[in-house]
Amino acid sequence: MEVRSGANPQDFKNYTTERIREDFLIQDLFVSGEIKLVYSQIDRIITGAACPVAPLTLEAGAELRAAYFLERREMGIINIGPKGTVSVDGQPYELDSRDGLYIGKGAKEIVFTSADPQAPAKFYFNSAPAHQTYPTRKILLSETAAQHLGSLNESNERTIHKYIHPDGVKSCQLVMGMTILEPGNMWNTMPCHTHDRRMEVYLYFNIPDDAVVFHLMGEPGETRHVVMRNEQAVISPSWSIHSGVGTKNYTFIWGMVGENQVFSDMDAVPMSQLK
Ligand SMILES: O=C[C@H](O)[C@@H](O)CC(=O)C(=O)O
Ligand SMILES: [Zn+2]
Repeated sequence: MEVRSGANPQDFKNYTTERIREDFLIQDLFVSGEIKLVYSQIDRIITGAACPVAPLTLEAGAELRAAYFLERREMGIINIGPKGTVSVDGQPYELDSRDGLYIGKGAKEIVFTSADPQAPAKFYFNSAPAHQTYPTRKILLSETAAQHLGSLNESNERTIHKYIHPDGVKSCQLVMGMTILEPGNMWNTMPCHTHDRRMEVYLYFNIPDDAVVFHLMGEPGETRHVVMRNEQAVISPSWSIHSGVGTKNYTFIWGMVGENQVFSDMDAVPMSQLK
């Protein structure tokens, strides 16, 4: 798997577009017939995807020095493609498009399959170190905690669906969900925020081929943008804002890792502070 190191905001000020993309942007996640994994040393989150044509088994890889992937980890999965199944130690969980799955520490064998190999499922996942086991649970989109935010007037009317969080399906540190923008709304997370106690990864999808999302990152007074295309992810350190505006409608999955799981543990950035 690819390993990426952390980042210091003082250094980040001097990064070129190329360096920002190398360090934070995750491209080519969904490749038919493959599992892709990117290990970030920022809170040791692993961002990955599985696109099975034939069944794919998740391996720990040399980087984890573990007998199996979830020996000391937990993970959350959301399927953004056609129907597929994730088998956890032989127990099958069928995931329709937008269904999620939490898998607790200690599950040994994780196998991904697609219902129709001609139309592979697209399993997106985040994994974090874990020191306790929480029960493995399937999460239907309809069962997520939904929070409606924003307005058409501010171009940010959207619904935040919390899949894995302290008031729902529980985990050691991973918090994960999906935000769906209403048609005609282009902004997510603006006004924006930071959260010193956790980092975040965004996966942008449902972006038409001729559209892009300008993802914003950096300290509030030192922002940069990352031009994102469909099904790409971006790593956001805890000192960074994370926000975006699309040239067309899109959806995104967010995953957070760190020591405070409370969603409202965030520092709102006044619009006047942004530079
Ligand atoms: O800390 C919370 C995360 O940044 C996201 O949940 C924000 C989000 O989905 C949104 O505002 O649209
Ligand atoms: Zn956030």
